[in-house]
Amino acid sequence: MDPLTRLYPLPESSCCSFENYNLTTEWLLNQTNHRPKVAVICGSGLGLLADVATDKKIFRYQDIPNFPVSTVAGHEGCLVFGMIEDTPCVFMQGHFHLYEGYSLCQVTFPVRIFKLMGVETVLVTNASGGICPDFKVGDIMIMKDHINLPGFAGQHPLCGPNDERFGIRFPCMSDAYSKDLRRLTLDIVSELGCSNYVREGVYCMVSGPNFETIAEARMLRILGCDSVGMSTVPEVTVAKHCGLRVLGLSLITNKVSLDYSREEKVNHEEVLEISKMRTEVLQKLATMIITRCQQQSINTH
Ligand SMILES: O=P(O)(O)O[C@@H]1C[C@H](O)[C@@H](CO)O1
Ligand SMILES: Nc1nc2[nH]cnc2c(=O)[nH]1
Repeated sequence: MDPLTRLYPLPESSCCSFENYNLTTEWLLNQTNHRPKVAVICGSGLGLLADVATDKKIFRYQDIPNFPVSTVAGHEGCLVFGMIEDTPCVFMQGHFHLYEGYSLCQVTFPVRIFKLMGVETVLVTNASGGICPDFKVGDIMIMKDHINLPGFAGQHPLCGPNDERFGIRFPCMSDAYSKDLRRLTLDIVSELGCSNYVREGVYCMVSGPNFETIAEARMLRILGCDSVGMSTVPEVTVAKHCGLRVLGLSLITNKVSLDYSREEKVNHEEVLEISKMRTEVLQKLATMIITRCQQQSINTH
């Protein structure tokens, strides 16, 4: 047994050995001829982003070896392979969260599968609450950066033995979100005439599942967060670690209360309703980003 395995034994049920990543990758590659270059991770209520793909091949998460299953409303739990114009893509209709009881290795499992399949770019989407006072419900925030709040407390997907086959022990995260892809997105947004509801900002991950108290929301504002959600950061961290290019789009589905006199109460149904309202524009945006980023073959990550 190698010394690292002895120091950090993985639980019997863990999916996170290289052999398991390989097994799932090979299983999927044997079931489909698709060889995706772009992966899209669809957040709460955003699974319809996959609807615009053609030549689809769909797998339910429960049928894929080692894959976790979705337990949250608005996360369909399907992996969809398909084409966006000439670009082979794979869509995750729903992703996984710490609050569901999954380990961060399970939450991020699909990202390493994408890497092994030959994916180069990951587009992550999520629903989040707006903290920046200028943000309105329905705004789309291009993620410029993030704060990994669970990571500060040791809930970090890269804790444990580092597998050099994926990436280095101490990865740089100061450029987690590709500048080129953010610029490209801003260009497309202005072409589509939707600059009035697209922003750039900093996303903060909390573990959930409760929404924030007012004191917590005020603290996040002071920390420099523009929006807050319960996902994405682990996937982005693992994607960046293994050299994938990342773009993050966060849909502001509600305004987070910073004021004790505010009567509105956030709930998950409202989150899903706003996601549905913005589906069409997000589909258009995602399609154009995918097509153009492949055409331009931007090389810097
Ligand atoms: O899965 P995402 O981050 O898109 O969804 C957010 C966080 C919770 O899962 C859910 C709360 O309504 O929305
Ligand atoms: N933590 C958190 N996650 C969200 N997801 C969508 N809205 C919110 C919110 O207000 N807070």
